[in-house]
Amino acid sequence: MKKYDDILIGSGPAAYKMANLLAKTDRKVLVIEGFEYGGTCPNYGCEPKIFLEGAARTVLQSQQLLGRGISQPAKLDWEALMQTKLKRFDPWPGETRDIIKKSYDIEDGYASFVDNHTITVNGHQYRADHIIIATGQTPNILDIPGKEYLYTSYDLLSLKELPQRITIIGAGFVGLELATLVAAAGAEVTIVVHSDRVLREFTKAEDEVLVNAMKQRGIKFSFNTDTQKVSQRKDGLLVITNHGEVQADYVLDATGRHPNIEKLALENTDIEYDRHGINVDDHLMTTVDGVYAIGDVVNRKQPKLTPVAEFEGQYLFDYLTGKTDQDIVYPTIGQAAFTFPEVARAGVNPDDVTGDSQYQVKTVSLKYGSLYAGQNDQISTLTLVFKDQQLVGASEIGDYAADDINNFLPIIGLKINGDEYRQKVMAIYPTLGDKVAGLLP
Ligand SMILES: Cc1cc2nc3c(=O)[nH]c(=O)nc-3n(C[C@H](O)[C@H](O)[C@H](O)COP(=O)(O)OP(=O)(O)OC[C@H]3O[C@@H](n4cnc5c(N)ncnc54)[C@H](O)[C@@H]3O)c2cc1C
Ligand SMILES: NC(=O)c1ccc[n+]([C@@H]2O[C@H](COP(=O)([O-])OP(=O)(O)OC[C@H]3O[C@@H](n4cnc5c(N)ncnc54)[C@H](O)[C@@H]3O)[C@@H](O)[C@H]2O)c1
Repeated sequence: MKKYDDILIGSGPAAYKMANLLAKTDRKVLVIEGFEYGGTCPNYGCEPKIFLEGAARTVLQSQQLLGRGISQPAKLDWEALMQTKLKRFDPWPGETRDIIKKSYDIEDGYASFVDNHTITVNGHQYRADHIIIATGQTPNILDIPGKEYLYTSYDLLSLKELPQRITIIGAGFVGLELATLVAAAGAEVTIVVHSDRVLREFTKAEDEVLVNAMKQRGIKFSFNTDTQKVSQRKDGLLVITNHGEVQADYVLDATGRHPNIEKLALENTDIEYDRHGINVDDHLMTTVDGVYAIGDVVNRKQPKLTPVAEFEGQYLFDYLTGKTDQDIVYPTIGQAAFTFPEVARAGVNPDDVTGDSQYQVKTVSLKYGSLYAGQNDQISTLTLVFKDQQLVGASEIGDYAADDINNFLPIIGLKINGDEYRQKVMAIYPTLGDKVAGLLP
């Protein structure tokens, strides 16, 4: 049996970050990947999503300016856009594999545990001082009759022809971002939501504004609706719910993601886990000595995002190479849904402190500024949360909410007060950054 210093299971952002850092050491490393090297984010997640969103945003902004200097709004050619996307992204897994292979041994296949400290893949068995599980998450598929007709974000992000009628089940990040995209390209979109609201990570008021904006563009929502069955008809698919039927040519299951643990055969080990992921301590070690977990597969309260996965990769490298013996402490994490308008936030959620006199909440409409008026952005609204004069939370709905909220992250994370900020920072004018100084007490 071959022995390594470190075995990385998975090659997504969490493992890739660690692999890059380990490449600067003389440790013997094995990387095991069962699917596309690079994992979700670059191949079938954030990166292709934001690439496609570029064209969608141009279309939506030009529509927003119709009659205000724009006479002919842009039109999205899905097939042409997808060709450019495939040309850019198709080589990535192969290129990532080549990069990893330059420094390490690799195995193309799904790893599973034989016992607490032994891994098997492709009939080979391996042991290591440290085994790092970085297997991420995978989309849920509803267990309903007709589930064979359900597609996932993986499929949609490579769809060569745009179906005319698309039904999306679920209104979280994936459901709303992909609805924005395909609707901008001209598809008729219906979103079936099993609860009474969307997203939930943001404020209720922001969620409502987003839903109204999407409805105004013709996207239909069916709230408090359970999908019971999908069946095939001569003229397409029929999505059967407890509140009637929806005709569709394509049905996207966007009902969430679950940790990739089935293939790991954790039942052969003492590693504890549940449906949210693998349990780890404050050093990211599982319940088995020497076995660690990082990235989306971890059971934790922080959101499952690429920067969080990379942060854990960096922390574990520092911990295992003796650079730190401290517990992991997560920074202030920014989060956004790349819908149109965008919603973004960091720190304390204003909804969580409603009525709590320790906090002061300030809401500012941004539409009067020339920057936003120039886009005919009637929606942009910023909400700031203060405690003892210190900014502790920021959230925004608007065309550029994600970038706008990035302005507030250092102020919240580094606990900078208004005077310190104004003394040390002069932002570019006219941008939201320039408004920050005036918004801080
Ligand atoms: C559509 C979509 C859009 C997203 N957009 C954003 C965004 O805008 N911003 C953001 O921050 N995050 C976004 N995310 C989330 C982001 O992609 C993940 O947080 C990130 O990829 C997690 O990295 P990871 O390394 O933990 O897991 P992954 O990237 O999922 O990588 C895990 C890898 O492990 C492999 N694997 C699984 N089981 C095994 C096994 N047994 N043996 C070997 N290999 C195995 C998988 O094949 C995969 O390649 C998005 C996700 C999706 C689906
Ligand atoms: N912009 C971003 O940063 C971004 C984008 C996409 C994904 N992500 C990451 O991926 C994670 C997963 O995103 P997601 O959209 O897949 O999940 P999600 O948890 O955000 O949304 C799932 C949706 O499905 C619904 N749902 C759950 N079970 C259902 C059922 N049985 N029937 C009908 N509806 C059901 C939920 O109510 C929710 O609306 C996110 O939490 C985030 O961490 C991030």
